[in-house]
Amino acid sequence: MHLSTPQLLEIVAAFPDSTLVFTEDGYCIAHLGDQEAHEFSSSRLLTGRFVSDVFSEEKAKWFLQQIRNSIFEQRLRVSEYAISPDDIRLPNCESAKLEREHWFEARILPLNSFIDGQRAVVWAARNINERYKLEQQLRRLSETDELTGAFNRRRFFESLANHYQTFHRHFLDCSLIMLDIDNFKRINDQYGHPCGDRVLKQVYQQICTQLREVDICARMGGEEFAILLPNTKTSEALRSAERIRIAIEEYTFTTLNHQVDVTVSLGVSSIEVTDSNCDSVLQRADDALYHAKKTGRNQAVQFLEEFSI
Ligand SMILES: Nc1nc2c(ncn2[C@@H]2O[C@H](COP(=O)(O)OP(=O)(O)OP(=O)(O)O)[C@@H](O)[C@H]2O)c(=O)[nH]1
Repeated sequence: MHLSTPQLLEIVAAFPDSTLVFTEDGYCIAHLGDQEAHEFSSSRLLTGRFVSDVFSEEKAKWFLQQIRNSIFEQRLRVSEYAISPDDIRLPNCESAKLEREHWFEARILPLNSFIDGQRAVVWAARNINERYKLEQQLRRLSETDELTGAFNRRRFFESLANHYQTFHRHFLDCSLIMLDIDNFKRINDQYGHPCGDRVLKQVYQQICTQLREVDICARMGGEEFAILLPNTKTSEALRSAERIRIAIEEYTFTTLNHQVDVTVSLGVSSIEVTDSNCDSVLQRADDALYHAKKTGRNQAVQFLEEFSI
C-alpha cells in the first residue's frame, strides 16, 4: 500500500509549521502546512515570489545566505530570526497584519533533487514568539537585582569581561565608576530598613538619569553600585561621576514621610594596556572610592597611582 500524491499533499498540509520550498536564487516555489498559522504568516507573502520582492534588502540578503549556506554545507541548519513590520516591503494586505515583531525558528534542509535545474531547500518555520518572550523574561530575571531593577553582579562581570576583551583587541576605551552611598547605616538606623530600601531604589533611578543607553549600572551588593562606561576616557568618566554625585545630592529623597539627605562617594578608573585581567580595573576604582570616603565622602575621585601604595 502506498500514498497517492493528493493524499501526501493533504497530509503535509496538516503539518502545524509553515513549510516553504526555496530555490537557491531565493524564489519560493510553494508553501505547505501552516495549520497553526499565527495572525501573521510570511509563507503566504512569499509563495510565488523572490525573498527580495517581499523583504527589505538586509532581510532578503539574510534569507538568501541561509539558503545558500545550507546548500553549500549539505546539512540541516537551524536558525532563529525575527520579522518586524520594517522588514516587509510589500504593500500587501497580509503584511498589514504584521503589527509587531514575530520570532521564528527555521529548520533549513537541502533537497537532493533539483527543481527547474536549480538546487533547493525546504524551510520549515515555527513561530516561537511565546518561547522567545519567556527566554527574554528569564534572562532579565537572571541578570537583574530584584530590589532596585539595576543589573546584578553576574551581568556586570559578564559585561566587564566583554569590554576588557574589546579594549585589548580594538583599543576601545572603557571606564568604570564604583559608587557607594555615604553613611547608609545611619539612614537605616534612623529611619528603618524599608526606608533604606527606598533610598537604594531612588539612588539607582538618579544614577540612570545621568547615563547613556550603552552604560551598564549594576548593584554590586549592599549600598554599592558599579557603572561601566564603554567608549569613555577616564576624564569623561570623572565628569559623569561628578554629574551623578550632584544629581543625588540635589535630589529630594522622600521615603515613608521622611525627607532624607543622601550623598554618595565615587571612585573612577579605566582599563589600561598594562592590565592583565579585569580585577585590576576594579581594584583601582575601589582604591579611588576608598580614598573618596577617607577624605570626606560626597566626592568623585579619579584613581591615582599613589592610592595603591
Ligand atoms: N535597607 C537596606 N540596607 C542594606 C541593604 N544591604 C545592605 N544594607 C545596609 O547597608 C549598611 C552599610 O553600612 P556600612 O558598610 O557601615 O557603610 P556606611 O554606613 O554606608 O558607611 P560609609 O560607606 O563608610 O559611608 C549596613 O547597615 C547594611 O545593613 C539592603 O538591601 N537594604
